[in-house]
Amino acid sequence: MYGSPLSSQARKMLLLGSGELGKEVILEAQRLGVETIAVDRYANAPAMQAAHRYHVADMLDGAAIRRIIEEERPDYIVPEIEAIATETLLELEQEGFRVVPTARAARLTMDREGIRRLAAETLGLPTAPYRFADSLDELKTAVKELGLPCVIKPIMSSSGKGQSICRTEEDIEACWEYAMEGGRAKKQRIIVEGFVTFESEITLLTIRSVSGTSFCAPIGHVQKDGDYIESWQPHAMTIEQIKEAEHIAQRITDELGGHGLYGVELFITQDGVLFSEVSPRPHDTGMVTMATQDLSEFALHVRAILGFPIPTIRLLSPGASHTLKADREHTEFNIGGVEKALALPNTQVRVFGKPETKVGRRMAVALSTAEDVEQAREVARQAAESLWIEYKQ
Ligand SMILES: Nc1ncnc2c1ncn2[C@@H]1O[C@H](COP(=O)(O)OP(=O)(O)OP(=O)(O)O)[C@@H](O)[C@H]1O
Ligand SMILES: NCC(=O)N[C@@H]1O[C@H](COP(=O)([O-])[O-])[C@@H](O)[C@H]1O
Ligand SMILES: [Mg+2]
Repeated sequence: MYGSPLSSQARKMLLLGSGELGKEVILEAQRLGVETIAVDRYANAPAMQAAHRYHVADMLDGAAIRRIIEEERPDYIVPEIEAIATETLLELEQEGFRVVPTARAARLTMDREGIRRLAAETLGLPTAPYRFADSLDELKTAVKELGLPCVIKPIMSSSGKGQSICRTEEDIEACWEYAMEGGRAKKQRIIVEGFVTFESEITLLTIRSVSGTSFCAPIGHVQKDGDYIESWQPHAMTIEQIKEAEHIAQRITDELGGHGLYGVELFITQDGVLFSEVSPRPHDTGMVTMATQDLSEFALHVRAILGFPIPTIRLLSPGASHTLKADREHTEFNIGGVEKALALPNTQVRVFGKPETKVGRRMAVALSTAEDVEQAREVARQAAESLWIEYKQ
């Protein structure tokens, strides 16, 4: 039971991170009459445009985050990005604030080392072989041990930032430099992973709520330079593969606990399913559920957070998503082609409303449903390719 937003009895949700995923979380929370507050490093971020109010702060500045939370006193603190002052979240949780799904889940998944060691070493889940390195020399040793090719990533980064594939010994130094530039924080540690030749990769959306653990149909996706380009649902898998995938997702999410939606990333290989990483929040590849499911991943996250039941999740149709990315840095631009995209059958577009473009920045997504996944992928691709960015001089 709770009052209307902006009243003294309101239920308040505060998002740490205010991108395209958070915008949808805010909209779903508002549908259930929740008061919403968005926080991010820059003004006019997508979720800020939909929230009741917003704050701008450096997300890695614990004192700044604490000041905002003490002022707002939200019922739920909902991390929306990886790189936040998670030490402060752990303290706030100790003091009685509710962190979604838990402060420990946010802490462990912010750092590739925390979650990888937990999954592979504590839980014994199958993963790619890996090493960590703090210097170029340590990286060279790691590459020798793992063999080539291998994948190099800053331990704190997302959407492929700072990630590269090292194919020859001559590449090692450039990969090191690239990782140093691409990480979210100034910490120099990196993870080196053996390159997995997977048949496909999926996100298994896994929800922990008062109704127990629920799984969505697997979402297949294609990534380029470590960032997602297209996704589709359902991804065709054998019963055995689904069982393995759900087993891994259940183990890792049981360990991380709390209530909320998780995106469990898995590689499907000839030798079985491997754990890759997990987001304790809605996943970019899961945007497809806005077209395919009766309850999107955002609606599911909000229901789980608020303690409401999730008796069923229905996949209404096969569908696909395809992204529009910017190719220049600019503050004055227009997004065109929406009318052409929307002329395609069973197609929707989400324009995120980000105030600036950057090279590779995701600006919009096309969502299509069709009789089967192949057709949906084709229509979503056409829709995304109809969209374009006009940069002012
Ligand atoms: N060890 C690996 N072998 C082969 N491909 C890999 C490996 N690690 C990552 N990739 C590829 O790079 C993509 C991005 O990697 P990862 O999910 O670890 O990065 P990320 O920056 O956390 O991305 P996001 O934030 O979008 O989830 C993977 O989805 C996969 O396509
Ligand atoms: N893979 C994670 C992911 O997709 N996260 C989404 O991207 C935003 C950051 O975008 P930006 O870098 O364009 O500001 C985040 O706030 C989140 O919505
Ligand atoms: Mg990933």
